[in-house]
Amino acid sequence: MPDKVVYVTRRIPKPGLDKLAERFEIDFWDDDEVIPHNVLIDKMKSRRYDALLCMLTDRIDKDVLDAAGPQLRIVATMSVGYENIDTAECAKRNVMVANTPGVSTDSVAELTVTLLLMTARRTAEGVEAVKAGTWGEWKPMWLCGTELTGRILGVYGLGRIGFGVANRLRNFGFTKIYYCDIQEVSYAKEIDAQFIDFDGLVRTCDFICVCCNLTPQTRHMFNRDTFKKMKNTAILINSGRGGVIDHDALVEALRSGEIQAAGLDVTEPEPLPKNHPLVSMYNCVILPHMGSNTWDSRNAMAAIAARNCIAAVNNQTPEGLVKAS
Ligand SMILES: O=C(O)C(=O)CO
Repeated sequence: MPDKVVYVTRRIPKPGLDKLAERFEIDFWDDDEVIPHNVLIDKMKSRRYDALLCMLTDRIDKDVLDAAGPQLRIVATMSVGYENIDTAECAKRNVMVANTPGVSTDSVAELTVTLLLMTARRTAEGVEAVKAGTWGEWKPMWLCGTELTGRILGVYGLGRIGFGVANRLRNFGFTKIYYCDIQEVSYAKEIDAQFIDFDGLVRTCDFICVCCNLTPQTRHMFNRDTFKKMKNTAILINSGRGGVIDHDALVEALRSGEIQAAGLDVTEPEPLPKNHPLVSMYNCVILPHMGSNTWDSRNAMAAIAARNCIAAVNNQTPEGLVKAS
């Protein structure tokens, strides 16, 4: 009989549950929807859990941690992003924080490329026209988009995913790839990507893919000032986090033609309300945060999150350990 107890805040793929069962008695929120914050707090008070396996939608703050008490060893999120977790409060209590790096790189990179192509070639409008019966005779100037060939690609955040995106897009005929990050990275050489500062990135690039985390430094990096600097023909793609872009400024930039189009797989808030101005704009393609939605990724994410929990209660270093900031 396992002597450790884990709380899982959602139904998760079987590889995760099977792994957890090797070491834990499992309690979980038996639902596909988010556990309400107050219910999570009550759950945490109801038993002394050794591990908490959460989702990116769960706010793990002081109240949750206070409720969990001193037995809690780890908060393991089934996501790469961990801005939902108060890492400083965790550090104060010696609670480890872990994420799921590496296992969703391909799925998110593939989706980012999909979104870029969809946005550049206006495919969502095309599909909509077929469904709505507004597809008429062939017209020389209908739904004309932008080719990638001969253009300049920019990547904001050249981590695993940014690298995966640029690497895939290398074969699409871009003349140059620039990236902007906290510092230069050696592996950029593998894809012939050149470091540039943020100002240079936004002024120079025709396509910009946002692939960074949301941190106080990256929050609203794309704002009114940024859009003024960008080319009128620029296309902005975001598969990082919605909060990197000021959405009110994006609405204005897309309306005024300051930039040409945007493709978003992440928004602020999520879900974006149906009546949000961006939803009805022809030059904004929005996907419902589905970058890692492949069984390959989700099974692997659940399994690594489970392994992180096991490592923590075994006094080992979880593979996805997040350094306290
Ligand atoms: O893993 C993450 O951080 C996600 O956004 C899920 O796709």
